[in-house]
Amino acid sequence: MKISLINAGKRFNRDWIFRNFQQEFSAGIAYAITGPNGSGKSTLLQVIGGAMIMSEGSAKYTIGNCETANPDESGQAEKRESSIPDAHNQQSAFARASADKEIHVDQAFRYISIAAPYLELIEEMTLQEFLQFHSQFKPFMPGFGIPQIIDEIGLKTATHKQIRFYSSGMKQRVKLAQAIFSNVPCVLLDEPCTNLDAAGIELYHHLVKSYCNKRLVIVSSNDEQEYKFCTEVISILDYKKKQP
Ligand SMILES: Nc1ncnc2c1ncn2[C@@H]1O[C@H](COP(=O)(O)OP(=O)(O)OP(=O)(O)O)[C@@H](O)[C@H]1O
Repeated sequence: MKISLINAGKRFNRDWIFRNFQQEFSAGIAYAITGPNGSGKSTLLQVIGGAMIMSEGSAKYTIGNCETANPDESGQAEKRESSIPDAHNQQSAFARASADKEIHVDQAFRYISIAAPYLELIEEMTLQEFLQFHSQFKPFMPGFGIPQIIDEIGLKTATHKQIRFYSSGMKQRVKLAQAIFSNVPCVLLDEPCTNLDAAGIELYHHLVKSYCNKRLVIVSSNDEQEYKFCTEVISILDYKKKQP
């Protein structure tokens, strides 16, 4: 997947949050968007993901042949290739892809998953119910069943507990799982280590390393330990001073 932003700008009322943002984001590369509190990292991430309309400029989304996240068309071929959980197999589906089909911004959400502090979980549901519900809209990567995902994030004993009784760190693990295990070529992570303890941070790095290295990953953060694996670091401050 490739996402290109061309002269993108966002303002709230009369305040420009960023302007003239120009960047191509490509599959297989992890990017970090950095900047101090209130500088606009979350806003930019939402604009990149097509979840927030930009005030000026444009975005282009292209996906490859093998990249799909539509429940109607996703995963069937890949499921036939492998019925067992195999991280390498998951990655290879993304690796084979070549960007060749443009998708409309309205459809971008099908190909993008996001974990962010402002996105709420459905607290009335148990973890099992929540992941089941989520998978109806965004299927998980081929070969990954709900029990295995729960096991991976260390929440097996809380499978049937309502999410409203989870600690903040447990909820953050669920948010990460929801984003990372979704069968999409692009993963957006906003402050991914929020509320995580040392073991949770280690889990986060394990999940990114195991399941994201052929995907397009964008981390919004001002904490270096959250984005130390990112090879491209973009400071949003560079797009605050630029005026057309
Ligand atoms: N819906 C909105 N309406 C008006 N202003 C907003 C809105 N959303 C965000 N802002 C403002 O935009 C600016 C950027 O906010 P944003 O949350 O993107 O920053 P951030 O860099 O992610 O901050 P943090 O590091 O604290 O999470 C802030 O001044 C914020 O008050």
